[in-house]
Amino acid sequence: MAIVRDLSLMCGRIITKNSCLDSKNRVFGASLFGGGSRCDEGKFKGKFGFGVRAAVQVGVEGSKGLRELKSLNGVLEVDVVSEGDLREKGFLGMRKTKLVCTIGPACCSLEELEKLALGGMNVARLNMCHNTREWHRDVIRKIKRLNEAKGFCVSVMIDTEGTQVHVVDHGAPSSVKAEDGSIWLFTAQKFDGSRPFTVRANYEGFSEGIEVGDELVIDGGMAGFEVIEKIGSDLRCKCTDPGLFLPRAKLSFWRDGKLVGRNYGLPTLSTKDWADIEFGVSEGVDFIAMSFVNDSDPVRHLKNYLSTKSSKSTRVLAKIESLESLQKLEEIIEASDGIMVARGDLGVEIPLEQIPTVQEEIINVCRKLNKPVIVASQLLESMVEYPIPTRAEVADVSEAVRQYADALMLSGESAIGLYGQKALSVLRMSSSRMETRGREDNQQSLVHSYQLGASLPDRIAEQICNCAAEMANKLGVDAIFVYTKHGHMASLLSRNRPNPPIIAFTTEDSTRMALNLQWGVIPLLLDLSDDMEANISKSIDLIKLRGMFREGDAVLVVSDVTSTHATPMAFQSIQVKTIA
Ligand SMILES: Nc1ncnc2c1ncn2[C@@H]1O[C@H](COP(=O)(O)OP(=O)(O)OP(=O)(O)O)[C@@H](O)[C@H]1O
Ligand SMILES: CC(=O)C(=O)O
Ligand SMILES: [K+]
Ligand SMILES: [Mg+2]
Repeated sequence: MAIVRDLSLMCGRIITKNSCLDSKNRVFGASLFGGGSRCDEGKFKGKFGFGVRAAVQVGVEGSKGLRELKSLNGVLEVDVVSEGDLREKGFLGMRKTKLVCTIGPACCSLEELEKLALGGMNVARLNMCHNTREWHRDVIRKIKRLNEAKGFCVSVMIDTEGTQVHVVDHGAPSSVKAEDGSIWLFTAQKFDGSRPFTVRANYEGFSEGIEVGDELVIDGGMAGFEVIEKIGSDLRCKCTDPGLFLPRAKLSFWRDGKLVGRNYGLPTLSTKDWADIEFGVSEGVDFIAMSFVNDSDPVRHLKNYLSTKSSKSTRVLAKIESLESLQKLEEIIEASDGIMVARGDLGVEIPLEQIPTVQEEIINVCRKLNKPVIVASQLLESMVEYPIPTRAEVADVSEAVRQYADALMLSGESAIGLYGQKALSVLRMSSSRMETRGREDNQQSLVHSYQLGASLPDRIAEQICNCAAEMANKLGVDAIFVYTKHGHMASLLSRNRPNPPIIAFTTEDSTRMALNLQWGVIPLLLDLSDDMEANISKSIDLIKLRGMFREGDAVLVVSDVTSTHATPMAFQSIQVKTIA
């Protein structure tokens, strides 16, 4: 048993006295101190025009009368999957890594979507490369209906087609084999019927800057050709590396071991992409993932456009899938609301052996800059056809979890595969297993050393969250509660990857849906007021009323709220409450 005394924290004296910790370092009893002696109020007032209050409290939550609970004028929206998880496994057993499923013909019925939601899908991804807008609209509406009628909380992401050069026709509905030494014509001209050994590309400028002798690579190495003649904009090529053309196979050109002629000056967002974005906004999607982002300009452009367009904040994710994007990684991450490591196309542009380290680097920069990151493509590729994954695939999933990615994504496994739900359960089990291991080792590498915030309030929020995460681990509390309008405090806590789950209470539906992508955050909807103490007791009472606490659960409560009273005032606190 240990006695906690006179800890000190940032801009405040800690008012904890003689609290007792049990052998697991959990607070089980504490001396009470009501509102407490808040400290340093007004310290920064003159200089920054607002007041800062900070406090750390430890207290025991007594039980309230039922009548009092019923009079709480708040409705707490908890999604059925998190609630089920919590009841079954307790706070600490809740899964931290978020799961994204690509929706395709194999899983677009209401029944299949419901099974994926029950299986832990946090975000549904719609790839605008495929299918019609009517099809996508139907899926989005089904998901929203499920959320409303059955209490799920599944966010929706659209993924733009982007401008990339690929095959639109290779003369067969599925794959075509290219034999060694065979001669093929690559053209952008439309032709009727199918012509043997003729491949149509989707962009007429596909051969600009390409010279005789250049190498044409299909899908990053599925097949290879040498350009032997240029006829206008058409290319005659000889197969030097036999292999397969899949539908929509990607074309890339290489000279002296280097990629040439990528993107051809095409804009990141095509006219079709803008129409898809317009569609997504009108359907109220939560995320737009931008394909083939090469620098931060298109991200900023889209974000500016969205801010004028709708009050609801749609988050913009940049997909890292080109060589250029790696060269401008930090500026792209900084400009966007999150990142997808799109390993499919990335693997076409960089040697495959570089993918694991590049993935780790992207995840680390995202954590440093506090942006959620999804690891995507081929995680369980063999499950498109088979009911169990390869050992190597499970190792790949576990590695992404060990690297602390916020989310993992299924592509063909759920969109067209026979075993989408099984694939989802493999992601669920593998990530839970690795997270438990991470907790046991307490191997959290702290990101404290990198300071994000520039203004004083931002720096205070950041430090509060860093300290709170460290305290939560050291005290062994069961959950962290945070009250957040735009999700910033919740994400600052998540950035630290603390052991307990972060239960984020927010009044904003868009914040709730955005937080679905963040590691370890369980976003709940709740009416919040300016009175922080009232918010805290209301949330605790409502969780208790729902029977979601176990006796003796200890919760670390973090708040950072700017009141809208006549004198704007920021109030920050970290409190520990033990549930009686
Ligand atoms: N809405 C859909 N309709 C039909 N098929 C789909 C749909 N969505 C996905 N698929 C199929 O699932 C496979 C994998 O899907 P996914 O969207 O992840 O492709 P991708 O090529 O990795 O993504 P991107 O085009 O963004 O690089 C696709 O090749 C496609 O055959
Ligand atoms: C997901 C995606 O776009 C890719 O892996 O290329
Ligand atoms: K796409
Ligand atoms: Mg891609």
